[in-house]
Amino acid sequence: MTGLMSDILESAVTLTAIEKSFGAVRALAGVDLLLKPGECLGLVGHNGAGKSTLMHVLAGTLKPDQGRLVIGTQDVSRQYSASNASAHGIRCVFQELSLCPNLTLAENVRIVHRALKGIGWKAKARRLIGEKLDEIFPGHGIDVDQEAGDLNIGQRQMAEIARAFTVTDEPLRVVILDEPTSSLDAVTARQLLTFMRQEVARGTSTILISHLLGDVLDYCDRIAVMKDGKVVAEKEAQNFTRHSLVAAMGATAEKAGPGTTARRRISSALTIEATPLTATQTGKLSVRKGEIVGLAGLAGHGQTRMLIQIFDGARKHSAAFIAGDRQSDGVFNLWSIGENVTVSALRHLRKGPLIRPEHEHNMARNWKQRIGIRTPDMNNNILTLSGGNQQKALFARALGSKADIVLMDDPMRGVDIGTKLEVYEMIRAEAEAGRSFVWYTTEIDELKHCDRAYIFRNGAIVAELQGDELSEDKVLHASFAESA
Ligand SMILES: Nc1ncnc2c1ncn2[C@@H]1O[C@H](COP(=O)(O)OP(=O)(O)OP(=O)(O)O)[C@@H](O)[C@H]1O
Repeated sequence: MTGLMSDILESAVTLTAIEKSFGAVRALAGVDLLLKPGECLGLVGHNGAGKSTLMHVLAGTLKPDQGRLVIGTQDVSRQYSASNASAHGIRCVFQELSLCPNLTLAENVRIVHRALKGIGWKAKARRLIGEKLDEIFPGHGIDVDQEAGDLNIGQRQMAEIARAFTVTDEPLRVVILDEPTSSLDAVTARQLLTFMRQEVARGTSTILISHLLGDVLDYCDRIAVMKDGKVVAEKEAQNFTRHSLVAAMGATAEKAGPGTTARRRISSALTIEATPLTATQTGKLSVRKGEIVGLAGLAGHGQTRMLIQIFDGARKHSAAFIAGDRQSDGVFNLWSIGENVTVSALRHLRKGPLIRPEHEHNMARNWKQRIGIRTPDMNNNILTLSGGNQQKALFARALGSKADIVLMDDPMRGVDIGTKLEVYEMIRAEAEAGRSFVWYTTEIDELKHCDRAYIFRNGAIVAELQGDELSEDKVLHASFAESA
């Protein structure tokens, strides 16, 4: 028996020599990847490395230009589609969430389970999603009769994950989780990862794509690293370290080292003072000129509302907003990458009443280089970018504006480790130059880049922690405290 044959017999899925190009962009340049039954495979790589494209091929939503796809022992390369994938038990939760906003969660479940029909389908669908949410995310507080569009991004992510694990008549063989924890707080993320291990122990294979390398190292059995459309390293998770993973991804080790936590001198001038409008017993938020202030606590406890309140109350053009929920609040889908970057700076790019196109192009080109947006042409539509690269464009838009206050709503969703570290440095430099930042993050680790942080619970500010107190323990402790 050949090596390839024995691999196929032992695997849940085998992808061989997969190629895919989008015009001039070679997204997949001959990828070989094997997934075993009952294993969790970590898939990591820089923004634009090709991870999501490869997963779309496996999910049947993209047809590769070349290559072979075998599920179990069946070669499905010739005829494969999203419904074939589903019949083979392949499910996916992509970064750009796909629930229909005007349908309830139960109705969204019906879309993927055609077996739910006849009288009583709705009650079955409600039960199916409700029980799965309870199993994965105990205490989730999501009403399955709510329309998906009324949920916040973290709740939508939870619902979409739960839906991927529901079973009716089709088997459950492989679940692809593309950045599944990007909008979840630390507690909810841990619930998911723990459930994922239980599911793997029951024989389901999972693929976990994440830029949180600690999670990949701790929760995956094997890790494959992609770089520029290829798998460049693949081995048991225990044989990688954080350092060797980062090196395989192509980021330099120094770049990926811990961020600087040195304290800075901050002016005493107040830029913002605000009290959450919806809470009665609450602390007050203040931000000084040049200060980086974090908002933390469990997801959905009023942090985004606070940012919007500050934005609404700010003087025109004095505040810029970076949305984490880029699909709903961030990117202009019909516009080019360049237009998405320059839109907030247009009034500074004009001469008289007219915008000077060469200034606009220069600004877009500068930011492409500065923040490393991976595209052959900034005139391409924004949706041609990978998820992390779209997020970089939103950073460029806010940092390229002249706003004194930058409000960031969990802005690092899907951004790779090398870029994150560069952006942290940019934020720090801008703060030193006098800009103020208010930064909601679901990644507790990220708070170390803040001078102070406010902890939110039930819409109120329940604690304020100084830079040297911003440890996971203290933040979680304060997140569960009842009042200040
Ligand atoms: N529909 C498309 N049209 C044009 N180019 C595309 C399209 N989809 C993906 N690409 C390009 O293919 C490359 C790989 O993108 P992909 O989304 O697979 O990367 P990724 O590794 O998932 O990145 P991220 O970590 O940012 O999610 C990128 O250069 C991206 O711009």
